[in-house]
Amino acid sequence: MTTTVQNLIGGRWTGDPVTVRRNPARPGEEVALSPSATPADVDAALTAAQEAQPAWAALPAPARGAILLDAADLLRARHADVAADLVREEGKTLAEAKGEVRRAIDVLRFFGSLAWKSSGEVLPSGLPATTIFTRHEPVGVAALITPWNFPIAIPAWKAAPALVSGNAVVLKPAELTPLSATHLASALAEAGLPAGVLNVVHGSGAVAGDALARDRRVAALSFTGSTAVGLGLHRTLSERRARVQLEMGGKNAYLVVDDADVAAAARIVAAGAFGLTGQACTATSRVYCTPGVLPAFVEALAKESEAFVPGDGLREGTTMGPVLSEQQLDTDVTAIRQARADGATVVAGGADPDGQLLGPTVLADVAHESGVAKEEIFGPVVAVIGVDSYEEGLARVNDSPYGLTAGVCTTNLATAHHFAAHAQVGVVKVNRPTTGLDLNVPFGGVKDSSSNTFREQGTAALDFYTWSKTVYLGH
Ligand SMILES: NC(=O)c1ccc[n+]([C@@H]2O[C@H](COP(=O)([O-])OP(=O)(O)OC[C@H]3O[C@@H](n4cnc5c(N)ncnc54)[C@H](O)[C@@H]3O)[C@@H](O)[C@H]2O)c1
Repeated sequence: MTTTVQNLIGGRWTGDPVTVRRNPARPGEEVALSPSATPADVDAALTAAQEAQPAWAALPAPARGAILLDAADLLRARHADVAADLVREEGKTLAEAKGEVRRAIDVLRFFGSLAWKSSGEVLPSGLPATTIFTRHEPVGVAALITPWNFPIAIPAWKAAPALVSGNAVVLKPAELTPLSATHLASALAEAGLPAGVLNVVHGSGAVAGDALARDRRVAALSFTGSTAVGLGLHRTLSERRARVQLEMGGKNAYLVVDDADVAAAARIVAAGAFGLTGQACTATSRVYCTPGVLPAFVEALAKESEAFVPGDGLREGTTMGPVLSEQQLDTDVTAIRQARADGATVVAGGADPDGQLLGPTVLADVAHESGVAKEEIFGPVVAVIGVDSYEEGLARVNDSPYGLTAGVCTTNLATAHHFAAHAQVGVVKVNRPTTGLDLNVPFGGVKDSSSNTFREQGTAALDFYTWSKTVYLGH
């Protein structure tokens, strides 16, 4: 069944559906037809957003929050259908898709409830008979540009804090996954979000995304996607001193040291590397092992990889979905072939896909300088590399232009604290997979993984969508 989706502009669903999205597990099956927004569509969406924003901001915050809570209830009632659509357009397993939709629901609930919490602070003044307080005011119109790999959770975790803070939003979802974002927008519209407060434009990054980024009415732009695109957006937005938040690529490392529980380490690394088909910005893609655990860890990881059975995400027994696209598959296969040519040993999987299904791949004896040890792949491929000591391992973890997540497997609390203090990343995991984030805590990276400014998620997310104003109140 093909679902037709449209742009949402000023409360109206518009646009001729011209772009076909096919199921990555069944390439013959059409899943969605979506429009290709033009700069004129983007202009109309921004006009609608700008007109709707003052009245939205004037609503009491709890009234704004109530709409998010009602949208969460609507999505909850549609949970199974939304998750199945997500599998069909993006490919992850049904269990993973259900988890992602659940996350979108919980994010709406978290920010909807937060509307009851006062923002700002009351502070003492150096002047007599004076009180100082701060107000957090909406920035105005926020643009959100999102990737395909979490097609409902990422739009939700950007839109919810923007909306609850009193901003109007224009969302441009990834062109490969228009359906999941449409489910989110429909739930918010049906929950009573006034026309124009949330607008959605489908289409290419080069046309619709670029038009959004260049428009001076956009006061803040939040982007998740590749480093190359993010850095270009940074230049465009910074030139006019607009706010920009970037969450970009990663080359997330794990360090397994001699005192680690090897069986647990293999489970943790396999979950982080092969869960979500390795198509997560936080996926584990390189593992450094000290000499006492290296051979046992490689063997245990190869064994753990057998639990990941590639297949159609809607089919029972599938524990790993297909690779998203032929282009992504080509990147994965090329990386594996290159690693082999550089001398790596394939201990599980390999570059032998069946359609868009690629087995979980473990590469051992990987050289530090090999591309597979340095470049982001975004597939179910992990490189295991020997190091002489914890100190060398930590240095290797940090020797990367990326800095999103990193983990250490250890039973020594001092090692855990040392790693937490010295890993140059935004998120550290100790004895937990690099993937998997709680929604109530800040998320973001350092170095080329992030804009290194505002964090997403948790209450920290509100900072990006608000200005702080300081008021001196003489009695
Ligand atoms: N750090 C994180 O939180 C995080 C999360 C998920 C994905 N990612 C990263 O995303 C990448 C994969 O996602 P992708 O392939 O969708 O990334 P991408 O950069 O190709 O696309 C992301 C979004 O940007 C848009 N876009 C592309 N070119 C644009 C332009 N010139 N101007 C404006 N918008 C433009 C796309 O249409 C899409 O909506 C990986 O590199 C991954 O690491 C990061």
